[in-house]
Amino acid sequence: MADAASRLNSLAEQMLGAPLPVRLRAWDGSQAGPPGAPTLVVRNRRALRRILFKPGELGLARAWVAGDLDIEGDLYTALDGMAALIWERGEDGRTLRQAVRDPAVRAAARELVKLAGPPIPPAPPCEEVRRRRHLHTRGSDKRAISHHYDVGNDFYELVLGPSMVYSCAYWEDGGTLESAQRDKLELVCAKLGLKEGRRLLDVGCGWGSMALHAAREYGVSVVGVTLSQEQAVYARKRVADEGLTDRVEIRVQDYRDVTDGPFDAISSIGMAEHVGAERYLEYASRLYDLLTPGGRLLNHQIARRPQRDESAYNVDEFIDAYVFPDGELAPIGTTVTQLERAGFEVRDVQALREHYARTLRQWVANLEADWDRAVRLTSPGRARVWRLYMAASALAFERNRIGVNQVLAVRTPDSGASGLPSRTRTWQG
Ligand SMILES: C[S@@+](CC[C@H](N)C(=O)[O-])C[C@H]1O[C@@H](n2cnc3c(N)ncnc32)[C@H](O)[C@@H]1O
Repeated sequence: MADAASRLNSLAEQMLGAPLPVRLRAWDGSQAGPPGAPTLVVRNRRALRRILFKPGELGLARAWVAGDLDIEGDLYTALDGMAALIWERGEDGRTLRQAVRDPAVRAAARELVKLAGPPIPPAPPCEEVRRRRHLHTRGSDKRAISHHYDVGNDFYELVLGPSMVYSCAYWEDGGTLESAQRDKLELVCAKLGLKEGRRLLDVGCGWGSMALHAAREYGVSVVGVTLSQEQAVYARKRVADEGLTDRVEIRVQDYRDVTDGPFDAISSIGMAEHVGAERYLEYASRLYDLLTPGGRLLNHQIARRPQRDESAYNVDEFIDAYVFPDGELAPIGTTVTQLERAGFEVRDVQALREHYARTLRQWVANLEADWDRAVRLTSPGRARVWRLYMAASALAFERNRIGVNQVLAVRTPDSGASGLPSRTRTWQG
């Protein structure tokens, strides 16, 4: 009789309607599949049950997080090959969900599960968030943010490096992650036309990098708001260390509770993904109201592609359960429309998709280079979640499934004088 890996390989081929692009290693050490390809390791019966009976994204993610399923070799090649097979129809025209309902497939799957031995103890709990719908109240947003950001500043230092910027960098030719993050902050400051003595609000200030850069390099006064206590403590220390306490104030505050406008400029970098479709107009309107006439907003945000049938859009189950419990992506056209509806004049949209892919690959490399410490600083499950989500996101940017854009918008006064230069080479008004 064929060994476990060969049986699993032919069953997977039957389910997917195409050969597996990865090698397989089963719980008993047997191997099958293309030599030299990355190896999908199926460690036990629990992983097998998830693959065979509930092959959706969440089932696979649970097996991955618990360590029952692993990938050895190049993670990107493996994910890229498998994603295409899992989400697209096989050569026989069936989806994976249709294939697993096939009685012949189910019978073969049951045989294989018996072969994998008796049940093993349940996997350790792995910090999965369940909720019914995106509420985006102040309380639910704070809990969601805490789930993602309050996992230890040391862990984020290891992944993000000394810049502590958690958004897409701007890569000129060559350059390091550090210099690319600095160039991104510089690009934002230039677009906002910052000048000494002006007032900047940085919503979603993270660990304070933008606030520090703007205050240090442009002499502006900055208010930075975040929902994460750990981020605020860290950012305040950086501000004090640089002697900038007279110019930078970091608050643990929801952007909806900022009332001490007006500001000359607002930056929102990697924050609007947390706002949610239902609240987006409210978000845009609040920022509009906080700006002085002629004030500028730079909104830097991940976008998804629009669907032919928007009602069929599903949030990404894995990201939703493990990574960003309340994140919601919108197409760029929707964002621009909502900003316009709030009263803004949208002046410029810059797509930075490839820049985010490169940034994410660098974060994954940082994580992999110091893996054991990353596991110690968080937990094996969380380190595995971060590695998978960042690698899968890099691929999604590379394959143009998602994008990221900087939108420059102005609260143009009734006179129509936007204050922007007619040529945008310098961005200064
Ligand atoms: C991906 S991080 C980006 C941090 C920073 N802008 C950067 O580029 O490094 C998102 C930030 O948005 C903040 N955030 C999310 N929802 C918020 C809200 N409702 N009010 C204030 N900050 C919020 C989070 O606390 C976090 O600091």
